[in-house]
Amino acid sequence: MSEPTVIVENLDVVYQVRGRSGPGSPISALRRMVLRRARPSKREVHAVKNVSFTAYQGQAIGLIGTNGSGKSTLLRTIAGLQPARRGRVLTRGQPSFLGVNAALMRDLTGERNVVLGCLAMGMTPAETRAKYQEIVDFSGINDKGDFISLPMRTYSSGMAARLRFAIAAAKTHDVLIIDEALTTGDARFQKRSEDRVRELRRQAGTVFLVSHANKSIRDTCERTIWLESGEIRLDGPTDEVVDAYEAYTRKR
Ligand SMILES: Nc1ncnc2c1ncn2[C@@H]1O[C@H](COP(=O)(O)OP(=O)(O)OP(=O)(O)O)[C@@H](O)[C@H]1O
Repeated sequence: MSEPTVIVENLDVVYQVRGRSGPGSPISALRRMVLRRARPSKREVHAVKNVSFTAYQGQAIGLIGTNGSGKSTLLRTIAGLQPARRGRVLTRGQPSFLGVNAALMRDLTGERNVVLGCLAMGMTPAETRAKYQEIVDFSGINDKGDFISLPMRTYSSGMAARLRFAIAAAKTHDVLIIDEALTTGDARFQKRSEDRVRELRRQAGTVFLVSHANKSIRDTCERTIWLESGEIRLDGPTDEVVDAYEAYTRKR
């Protein structure tokens, strides 16, 4: 068995939502009138409930579940961007969250963003120069003209997502977290990014992929975790888990 890269133990993540929401039930309104209490102004959303699993070197793990099931929250907590109420997350190295670590600046050109993105990921200026052309080619941004020298605000959302993925994928990560990025490009870009995910895994990294496109998950990941209402429903080989999830979503 290869080495663990991420260990999640009994994780609970709870959001505090401030402000009143909705009228509430007539019974609770009556109870408040009798007890002379104000409507509670703080609510809690229990987004991740008692989640435990271990990820290993070289695995690509898909994360699926219906809207609001806690996928993004779980990955943000693994990346250290969201505190946990209970439990813990151990990771080898600092996980990279695609789309946050590579936050791009709209008023700068694609070219400047590539350079800044590489430096922000900890690459040296020499490594950045060496990788520059590969990143631009991978992104396909220049396929239809010299777009890389234009400000990012002139890019379509698909182009921006492709550049983000190309920058993030230029580095070898211990743990790379990808939220939907693979599903934004056209078919050719999707194929390239799937190949790159496979390569990252060969270099002993672990890749997490959140997607609503079950095909992307099937094509890229050999293991899948299905979250529902913040809890793990199933964790196992992708085909088994995605088949069960598809049967569940068909019935709903
Ligand atoms: N910043 C926040 N403040 C309060 N509640 C939040 C916040 N972010 C998410 N939630 C709630 O936490 C729960 C899980 O949300 P999350 O975004 O993790 O789900 P998801 O599975 O990634 O959803 P989707 O597939 O729609 O992207 C939902 O009930 C959502 O409303």
